[in-house]
This record gives sequence, structure tokens and C-alpha cells, in this order.
Amino acid sequence: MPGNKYNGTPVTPRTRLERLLLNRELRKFNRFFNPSDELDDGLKEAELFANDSVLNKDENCGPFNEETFSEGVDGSERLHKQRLLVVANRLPVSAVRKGEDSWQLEMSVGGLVSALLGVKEFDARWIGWAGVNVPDEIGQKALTTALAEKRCIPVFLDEDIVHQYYNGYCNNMLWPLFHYLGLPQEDRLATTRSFQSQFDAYKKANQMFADVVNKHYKEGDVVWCHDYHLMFLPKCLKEYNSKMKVGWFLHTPFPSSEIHRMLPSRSELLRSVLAADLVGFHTYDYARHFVSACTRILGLEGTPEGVEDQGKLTRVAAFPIGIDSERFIRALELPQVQDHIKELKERFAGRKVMLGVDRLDMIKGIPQKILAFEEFLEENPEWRDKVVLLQIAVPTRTDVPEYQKLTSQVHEIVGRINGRFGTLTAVPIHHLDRSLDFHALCALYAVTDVALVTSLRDGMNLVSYEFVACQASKKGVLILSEFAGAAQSLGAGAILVNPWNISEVASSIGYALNMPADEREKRHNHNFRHVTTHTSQEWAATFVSELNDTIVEAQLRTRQVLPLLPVNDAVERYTQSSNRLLILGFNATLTEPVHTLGRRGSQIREMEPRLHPQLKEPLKKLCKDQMTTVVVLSGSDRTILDENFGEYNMWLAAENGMFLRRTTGKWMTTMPENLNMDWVDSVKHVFEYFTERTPRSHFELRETSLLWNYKYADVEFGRLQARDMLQHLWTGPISNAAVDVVQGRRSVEVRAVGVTKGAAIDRILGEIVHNQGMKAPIDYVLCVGHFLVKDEDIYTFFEPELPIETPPIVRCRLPEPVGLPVPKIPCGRSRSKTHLKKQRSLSTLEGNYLGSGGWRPMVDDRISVHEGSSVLDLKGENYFSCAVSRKRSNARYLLGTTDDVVTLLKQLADCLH
Ligand SMILES: O=P(O)(O)OC[C@H]1O[C@H](O[C@H]2O[C@H](CO)[C@@H](O)[C@H](O)[C@H]2O)[C@H](O)[C@@H](O)[C@@H]1O
Ligand SMILES: O=c1ccn([C@@H]2O[C@H](COP(=O)(O)OP(=O)(O)O)[C@@H](O)[C@H]2O)c(=O)[nH]1
Repeated sequence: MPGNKYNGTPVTPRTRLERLLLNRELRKFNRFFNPSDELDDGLKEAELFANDSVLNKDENCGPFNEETFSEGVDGSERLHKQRLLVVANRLPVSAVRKGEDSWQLEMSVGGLVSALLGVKEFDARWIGWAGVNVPDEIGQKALTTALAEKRCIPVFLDEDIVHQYYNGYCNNMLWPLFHYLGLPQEDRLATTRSFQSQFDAYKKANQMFADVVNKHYKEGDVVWCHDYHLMFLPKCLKEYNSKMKVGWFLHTPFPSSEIHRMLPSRSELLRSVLAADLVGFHTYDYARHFVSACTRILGLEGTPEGVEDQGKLTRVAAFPIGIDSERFIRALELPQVQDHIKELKERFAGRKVMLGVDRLDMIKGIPQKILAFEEFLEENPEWRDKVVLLQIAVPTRTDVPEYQKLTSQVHEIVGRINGRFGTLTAVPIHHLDRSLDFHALCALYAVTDVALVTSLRDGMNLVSYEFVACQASKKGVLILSEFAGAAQSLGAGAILVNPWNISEVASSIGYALNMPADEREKRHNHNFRHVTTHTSQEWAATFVSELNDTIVEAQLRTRQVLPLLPVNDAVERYTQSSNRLLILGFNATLTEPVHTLGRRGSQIREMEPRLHPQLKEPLKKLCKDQMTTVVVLSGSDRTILDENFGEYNMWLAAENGMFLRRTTGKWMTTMPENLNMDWVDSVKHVFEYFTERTPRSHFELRETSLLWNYKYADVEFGRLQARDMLQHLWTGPISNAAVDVVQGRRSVEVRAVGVTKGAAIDRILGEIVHNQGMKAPIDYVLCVGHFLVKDEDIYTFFEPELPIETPPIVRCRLPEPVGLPVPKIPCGRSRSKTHLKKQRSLSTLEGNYLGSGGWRPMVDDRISVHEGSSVLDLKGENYFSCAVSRKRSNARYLLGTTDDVVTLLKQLADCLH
């Protein structure tokens, strides 16, 4: 049993990586002690499918293993297998109707099927379409029963849905786009026109898959959705049951966001996929493109772990698929395969064999491959009767016009070349429009000297892996397209080519055919090691293990996330209090929500923040209330606050509290007269420079700070520019200046040192109490804002217990009459007593209300205030600090959006008469 490496005792993993490593060791351990389990099942199954690619209906064995619990060889009970629901468009078998209630099942061809057949560690069921329209109930029942024996569950799609969803949206739209081929040339307009109906069918089909999953789902199951056919499925599943563990894996490339951006349904598709807990791709590049599409198109945050939306993380990672290499290696020993090998060797004696195995799909670059072979023959006449190219082109998606066109194109080229270089007894290209059975395919791989994989784009390409697995004795050469996912794993051993460059491929063929044995061996060994260690079993186990772990991680994260504001409680306590203070931020708190989707947001509108129109009424009512004091405390400058709030009876604190006025009075400031602002010019210079060079960024020059905002700029470019700017500022203009830098999600602010909302609130409070002649202490505080890091000190200001390290803050006093009660301050929310210092009583503190930090009118006389008593009589439960749309914060509570702020203030206002 894996344990502590040094003392053998079990260890408790603390981090995600530790958990995953432990999990990996556990899997290795299980495999080591239960090897027969895996191999026996695998072999039975492989042979079942391999015989003549027809599944025997009576065989009580399917693509997946039957038992969940069973006896080990030594009689011990084996581990409980995780239940896994694999959901893919196609089942691993296609059904052929033989009578009203009888069906024959044939194995489907394709990389996804091959890979998932290797998945044996789970108690798995496969949910998908059987590739046939079954309109009648008798037929559906009989097929369901036949498939159940193979642990497959059908989704019945009618002809129209298949036409619109599978042939249309999936294969005519998503497939070419995801492979960078663009929309089909000839019927591009028609495709664009039929988009909406096809997309509707796509969503409908996905919902039909979801319905079947929901019917068969049991608590604790892992649901693994596959491929571009089912991008809507994660959302449908999570809407039905948010606790379901949902993973989604894409078998094709995920294109650059510039391509994905063309899809009219681009945002809906991304959002649906993001509903999954874990999203997987074959390569890091595809994962990177996906994250970038989410940041650029949806405006979400991309992190090294994945994509974050309102604190919810969807993990995104690369899980390169593999094959069940053992199955191929073992098959080579079978007598029927050996017979095939012998036959093939005799048939092609004296000639080198080159092989291509592809579905007849435009992404596979078959015409380009054949043209390169033609060029090779043209330039190397000595090879013409010494080499043969065997091209297996498996028919696929034959109802889609583009695929029909490709078939005739390939036939035409092959015919021309064979006519040109063929002899009476031999042709250079053997082209087969059909699939081969497993044994024939293995034999073919084994006798091949050079395999040619020239995909124009390919998610992974398993043919290249299978070829390598079957080459232990021959050690043939693999020519591999750099645009196949496999190039990232087999790149070192293969000869990598750009399939669009026909001359390069032609010369690579020459290089491969002439390659010395020792180089062939070295290259082969490298690839063989990879193929035999990165298997489909490993792939599936890693994905499922990470999916399980993602759920654990999400639970841990949820615990760190703030609880939602208990609105009813906040309202009730408001009504029960008699001197209440509402401190409200402005930007992203009281403003209208704007759509910040990169290029589409209303930048012009947002650059001048406006009060949410629905807040006007409630705010007016709250401000009129004698027992309520409203303060808007913002980083914005005075003009903006004047414009938005001039008409209300409230307090305005501009530039993070540096300026203050009651709307009935004039602006005052506590900005020290000798505040050193020498740094402003040089920072402004830098901000101007970056604004000029970062399209759609802008900056604001305030009296005590400068703010550079890149919210509407390209996210990645903006972030790079911000990094560059900060580096420059820290090493140059502000290296010795008395400034603070506040980094927002998409902004950089440089302020005079110590200017924070928390530092200002004390002085503001003093002025309010004094100015309003408050007789009773404040007994209710609601502090709501989208306050960034440094400004979060405002939330803690009102917390009754402060950590010892808290720096002294400027204090204030109540004016006369004195004799008010000493504040009753209850315990803070979650602070450990050991970290606390004694309760803070404002009445005992010396104020510098009139000192250097005191309020000065902007133009005329000074205010004077008398010594007084306690400003606050705040019971812990009468204090509500609330962060708006920032899940991690020092505030006690969270409000999701500005709309929630509207609801809250409306409710408070409704309590007033
Ligand atoms: O079912 P079809 O429409 O006939 O297509 C067959 C499969 O083609 C695609 O395969 C991809 O998956 C492979 C394994 O991950 C990968 O190696 C290859 O590069 C991909 O093209 C498709 O993604 C599957 O859904 C289809 O079943
Ligand atoms: O006659 C054939 C030709 C191919 N294949 C299988 O089809 C899969 C093709 O997968 P790949 O990843 O190369 O490409 P895909 O077709 O999925 O795009 C491989 O596992 C092949 O073994 C097959 O079973 N019979």
C-alpha cells in the first residue's frame, strides 16, 4: 500500500498534486496485485470485437466489464469499481436490423471507440446513438435489450434530428471549423442560413442524451461526456442535478479563439461546456485555445487551473489519449494474424510497403498524401517498382456532400497515378474504400516499412500509435503530420512534416525509405516506449481521478468563499435599529450593470459611471429617513459623485475618502497640505505611454491617484501590458515615492501612500457625527461595495475585534453631550481569540479630528468639535459588511451582482413609511 516513502506509514495528502500522486500510486498498486483481472477481461473483449467485427448477440460480454464486486484469484474481495457513464454520440457498436425484433451489432470504427475499449478499471456503461433510425416501439425495445448485453444504452434520434444535428451542425459546421477548414465552400451561404434550425436540433439532441443519462444516473456516478457532438450536455446535466460529477472531453482540436469566434452560437457553446467540472483536451495547445476563447469571448478569468466565473472554477487540462497497446502486441502472436502477415509478405515481396489508414475525411489529407507519393515516384524513378502505397480509406459520414465529393476526388487522383506509373502486373497505389477487421489491420501494420499520416488537422490520430505498437520487430518509420495531436508525443521518433508542403512530404518519403537500421531502431524505441506507457487505460483513469479530485477541490474552495448576505436578517435588524449608517461604494455597486464582453461592451457608457436607474427611488427614500445616514464612498472624483448624487440628502466621500461633503454643504478635504505628489507627473507620463499602446484602454487622472483601466482591451495583451507597466513603475518612477499600487482585475491604480477607504472612514465618521449633532451612537452599519484589496480595510474597521498587528488608525470622537454608553462590542465572525487584542472602544481613543489630518473646508472656515463619547454601539449582528461580486474578501458576506444591491436597497426602503 503506498504510504510515506520514508517510514511506510500512510500519508494524508494536503494539496491537489499530493492527492493526484497518491491516487496514481494506488492505481499502480491495484494493477500490480490484480493483473489477471485486467488482462483477462481485455483479451476476451478484444477478441470478441476482433473476430470478424461482428458482435455475437449471445455473448454475455460487452465493451465494458460486467462485475462491480468479484472474487480475486486468491479469493479476496477486489476493489469496488467506480460507476462510469460514458456518453458519446455513437455507441461502440452500430446496429443492423435483421427482422422486426432482431438486431445484429457491429463494432463502429474510429479513434474514440478504439480508445474507450481500453477502459477497464470502471464499472462502465456507454450511452449513445446506435447509428440507425428506429421509429417503432418493437424495434426500440428489441434493440435496447440487445444492447443491454453489451452494457450499452441507446439514445433514439429520428431521421430529421440526425440530419440536422449530426450531418448538419456537427459534421458540416463544427467539424470543419474545429479543424481550421472553414465552412464548406460551395454551400457556405446555405450553411449559414440553416444555422439556426441546425443549432436548435443540436440542442434538442443534446437534451435527448441528457434525458437518457438522467434516467440511468445513480448518486456517485461519474458522467463522462465526449466530443463536439455533446457540447451542450454538461449544462443540461447540471441543470437537472447540480451535484452530478460531469466531465467533458474533446477528441478534436479546439481551434484558436479567432476561429471559434465565427460561430453564431460561440458563447452558448462555451458556457454549456463550462458547466462541467472538468474539461479535457488532447494537447495543451487545445486547452490553451479553449481558455483563451473563454476569456476573449465571454470575458471570464483564465487561470493556470482553468476558467473562473464568479468564483466557480471549471478545471481545464490536457489528457492525451492512448491506445490499449497490449491488445495490439498480443494480437500479433495470434495464428490468424501470423497467417495474414505471411500472405502480405509474399504478396509484396521485393517491394517496400508504405501504409495509410484513415477515415475518408478531408482532415486526413489523403489527396495531399497521394500527390506527395506521386512526386516521390516522379523524382525517384528507381523506386517505381520497389515501393507500394496501401491506402485504407474507411467510408465515413457518407450522407454529407463534402465527404461524397472527397471520395470522387481521391478516386480520380489514384486512377491517374496508377495509370501513369502502373505496369501490366503491378500498380503503385492500392486504394481500398472499406474498413479492415482488427486482425487484418494488425498484420498490415506489422509488415509496413513506412507509415504515412498526413492529417491537415487531427485531434490525436491513433493510427500512428497502433502502427508503432505493431512494429516491435520491423522498426519501421513513421512520417507524421505536425498538425496531428500525436506529433506532440511521437514527434521525437517520427519524421514530422507539413502535409501542405507536398515536396517536403515527398522528400521525407525518400528519407524514410533509405533510413539506416540504427536510426530506425532509435526512433522506434522512443515511440514504442511512449505508446506502451501512455495507454488508453491510463488516459481514462487519469481523467476520472482528476474529475473526482476536482469535486474535492471545489468543495474546499466553496468553504473559503463568502456566504451570501442574509438579506431578510439585514432588513429586519435595520428596522429594529434607531441610528443606522449605510456606507455604499459606487462603481460596480450602485452602477448599472454593463456587458463587458471584450469587444462588445459599452465602453463609452461605462467610462462615465451612472447610478442604476432602479436605485433612484429607494435611495431617495433612504436618504430622507431621519434615522438613516447614507454615505457613498468611492474612488471616483468629486464631479462624478456630484453628478450622480447631488440631488440626494447624503454624504459623498470622493477619491477614497480624501474629499467629503454633505450634499447640502461644500467639499472638505483631509488631504494634508504637504502631501507629496511629486510622483504624479512621471506616473502620468507612463500611463499615457501605455494608453497609447494598448487599444481601448484609458486612464483617469484624479487629485490623489491615477487609474489605468484596460477592461475593454484584449485581455491577454492588457495583462501583459499591465505587467510591463508595473515592472517599469516599480523600478523607475515610483521606486522611492510614497505611493501605493492597487491592482484591480483589469486596472492599475497608483495612489498617495496610506489613502484607503478604511483609513478614511474614521475621519468621515467623526465629521458626520459632529455635523449631524448625533446624540445617540450608531447601532446599525451596512457597508456594501466592490472594494479592492487595500480598500478592504473598511470592512474590518467596524469589526469589533482586531488583530494585534493592526496599525493604529486615526480616531474620532463624539461631540457633546457626553455620557453615552461605552460600546457593546460582540465577538467577530470567525476570528480565533488567540489572535485578538482587546475590544476596541472608540470612546477611549484620542482623535486628531482637528489636527493635521482633520477636515478642512475647501474654501472657508474650519470645523470645531468637542470631546465626546462613543460613536458606535454596534452589536456584531447589527453589522453587515458585504462584498459585491468578489467571492474572496474580508467582508462578512457576499452579494453576487449590482442587481442584488438593488433588491437589498429596495427592501430596506420598503420598510420606511
Ligand atoms: O463517428 P464518425 O462520425 O464516423 O467519426 C468517427 C470519430 O472521429 C473522430 O475521432 C477523433 O477521436 C480520436 C480519438 O480521440 C482522435 O485520435 C482523432 O484525432 C479524432 O478525429 C471524432 O472525434 C469521433 O467522435 C468520431 O466517433
Ligand atoms: O479499417 C479500419 C481502419 C481504422 N480502424 C480504426 O479507426 C481508428 C482511427 O482513429 P484515429 O484516431 O486515427 O482517427 P479518427 O478516425 O478517430 O479521426 C483506429 O483506432 C483504427 O484502428 C479500424 O478499426 N478499421
